[in-house]
Amino acid sequence: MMGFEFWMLALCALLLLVLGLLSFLWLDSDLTLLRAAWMGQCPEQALADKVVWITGASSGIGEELAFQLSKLGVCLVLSARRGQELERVKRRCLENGNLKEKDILVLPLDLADTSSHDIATKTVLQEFGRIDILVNNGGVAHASLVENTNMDIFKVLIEVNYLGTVSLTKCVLPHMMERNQGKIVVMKSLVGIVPRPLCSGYAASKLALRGFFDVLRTELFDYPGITLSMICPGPVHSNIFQNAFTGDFTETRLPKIPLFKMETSRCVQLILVSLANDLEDIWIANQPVLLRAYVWQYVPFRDWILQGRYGKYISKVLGITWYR
Ligand SMILES: NC(=O)c1ccc[n+]([C@@H]2O[C@H](COP(=O)([O-])OP(=O)(O)OC[C@H]3O[C@@H](n4cnc5c(N)ncnc54)[C@H](O)[C@@H]3O)[C@@H](O)[C@H]2O)c1
Repeated sequence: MMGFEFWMLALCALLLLVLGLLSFLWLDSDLTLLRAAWMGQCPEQALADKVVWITGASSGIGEELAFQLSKLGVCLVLSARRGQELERVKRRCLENGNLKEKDILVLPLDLADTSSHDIATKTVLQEFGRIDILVNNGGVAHASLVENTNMDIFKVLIEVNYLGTVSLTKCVLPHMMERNQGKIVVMKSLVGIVPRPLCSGYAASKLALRGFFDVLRTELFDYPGITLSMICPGPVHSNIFQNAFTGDFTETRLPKIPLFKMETSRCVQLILVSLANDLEDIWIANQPVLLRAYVWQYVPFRDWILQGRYGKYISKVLGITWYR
């Protein structure tokens, strides 16, 4: 009888484990974010009336962020290099959102031109009197093997993705410290956590952001009203792959790697939940990219496992290893 009970218990435990694993395969974000989406503050309440400055607002995730935020009654500052594209995004926000003309400021800005960031910050403060949320979203990528990548590409990636973000944050930070209030959002990437071929310079620029903002968080200990949110998306539908640099700024070959891209609107919904709930570090990705990130982060001896016979097959399916 004891034997029967034991086996029934074991079977139930196994079933629960399998169910747990199967339900994990449905997840498209980390568990903290899912919990916040389920039980936390909703963006409509937490973000209404905020002044939100978005860089890289002319396409992709930044554009969708502006669009979804415009429905929440925030004031928007839209920045990127192309003024015309920003005007288009502004019109889209006005047509479908709850905002008026005066609620949206189009502010062209080049992240690589750090000398312009101070004056841009003053312009925003003159217009709205405050900056509640800075979304450091603007960025560029490349798609080329290290051996084929010109040093100038590595420099541009660091200048735009890393130094541009650091510079703008440094300009906005004193204002937030004065009020002991504000949110700084940084768009990192899962590529900065799980290595993927063809994006060495991009991954390095995102990892540099991680180091910088992790330290900044410790320095803001006396300013509990200022929060930092690190967003790590996996592949998302946007123009980033079309705009990606190639090794020498000329080739146009795109990588043939399965990407399992997420819809931009879903990614932005999750980003808004993380903003509403002040989540510090979140992962957003479709499967199997999310699973791959968990394996990479938490499974010991992962290199050894993934380089075994079956590991090679799995890593090929998951796009971890580059096969020429
Ligand atoms: N799409 C993805 O798969 C993905 C995954 C992880 C992280 N990200 C990150 O999300 C952010 C947004 O990218 P996206 O996917 O929407 O791509 P995207 O190419 O559609 O948008 C990038 C935005 O950054 C702007 N930008 C580029 N260089 C700039 C510069 N020098 N100065 C100012 N603005 C500049 C572009 O004009 C555009 O508005 C980036 O930081 C990117 O690294 C994207």
